[in-house]
Amino acid sequence: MSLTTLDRGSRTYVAGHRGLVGGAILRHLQRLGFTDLVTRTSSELDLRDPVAVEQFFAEQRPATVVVAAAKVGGILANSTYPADFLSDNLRIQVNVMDAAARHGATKLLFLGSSCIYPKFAAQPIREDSLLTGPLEPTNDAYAIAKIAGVLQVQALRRQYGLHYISAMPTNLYGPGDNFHPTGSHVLPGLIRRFDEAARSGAPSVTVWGTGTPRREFLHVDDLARACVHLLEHYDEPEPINIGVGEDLSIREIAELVAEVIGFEGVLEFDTTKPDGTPRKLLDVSRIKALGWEPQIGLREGLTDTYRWYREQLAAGAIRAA
Ligand SMILES: NC(=O)C1=CN([C@@H]2O[C@H](COP(=O)(O)OP(=O)(O)OC[C@H]3O[C@@H](n4cnc5c(N)ncnc54)[C@H](OP(=O)(O)O)[C@@H]3O)[C@@H](O)[C@H]2O)C=CC1
Ligand SMILES: C[C@H]1O[C@H](OP(=O)(O)OP(=O)(O)OC[C@H]2O[C@@H](n3cnc4c(=O)[nH]c(N)nc43)[C@H](O)[C@@H]2O)[C@@H](O)[C@@H](O)C1=O
Repeated sequence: MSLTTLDRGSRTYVAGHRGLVGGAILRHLQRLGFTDLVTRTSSELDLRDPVAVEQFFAEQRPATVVVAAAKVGGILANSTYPADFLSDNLRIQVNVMDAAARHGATKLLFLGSSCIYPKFAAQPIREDSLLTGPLEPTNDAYAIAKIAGVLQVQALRRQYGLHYISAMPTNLYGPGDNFHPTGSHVLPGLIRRFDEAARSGAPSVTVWGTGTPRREFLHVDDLARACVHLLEHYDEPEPINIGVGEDLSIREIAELVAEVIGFEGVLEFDTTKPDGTPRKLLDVSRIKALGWEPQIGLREGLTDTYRWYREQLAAGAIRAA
């Protein structure tokens, strides 16, 4: 099982360090004692620009790269802007991974998403169900870009013998998330809406869709530990799933958010909004066999995320992009 421990002094580039995932990975690397961490915001370095990316890698030459920069959004953003989700993500991935390979990065982790698997994949979803059936239409453009990223990792390994890997996390949440009212994922969207309703005394909150789809949620700090664990213990071409192995319905998750926030009104379901894929519970037996386990329970993680949200709101620093 044991591979190489990452050298805490080697240069490590976290692409997307201001985002939910990149931020958590950066915090975890800092906690572990990494001393040469490199970051750039998108305004300092637009990863869609191949010339700028080439120059950055030629100058910085990171030994390890984490690709957590991407155009990301919830079900509505994905279905409204498929051209942007396809094009931006393809360009970011190709630029970063090709430049990393050209300039001596020996390790790289590419982050995909559980939406790469077929809409009706057998549950829990095993890694080998990739490309065995049609995709969910609300996020097919994003999924195709991510599938291309998985193939790029495999091709770079095959052609150049590089130790590059890809991981497919389930739906994530936690401090640092995007709380945009319509562009975000379900948990930050509901936290925002239930909080506003609880504070204004509104009698009801609207939840998108029918409430019947099922989703699995992983706290981003658990994800960050998984990512470093994989960089140190996993070196295979196949993508590897990261999740908790349990899911719940959107109605159940909405009820839990209401409880954590203290909202006592009624839930209404807006069935004009898309449900998306009916279920995407990941099979996480492979990562568990490598010695990683999630540690943060959903209620505890939501309570902690809500506390963080209120602090950010009070400081006028909530991210809703
Ligand atoms: N959130 C989730 O539920 C899940 C996320 N993932 C994957 O994790 C990864 C990160 O997602 P997440 O952290 O949620 O996303 P966020 O939107 O929170 O963060 C994405 C980051 O990418 C950076 N970025 C976007 N476009 C560019 C660009 N053109 N040039 C440079 N940087 C750019 C942004 O940088 P800046 O802030 O500087 O603008 C931003 O901080 C993605 O690959 C996603 O597919 C996988 C499964 C679930
Ligand atoms: C991570 C993943 O994220 C996306 O896929 P998704 O899992 O469908 O994500 P979602 O979090 O947006 O929705 C989950 C479910 O929840 C329901 N829902 C209820 N109320 C709200 C709500 O207020 N906001 C949102 N966004 N959804 C809501 C919603 O109708 C749906 O049934 C893709 O980007 C995909 O590409 C991807 O990788």
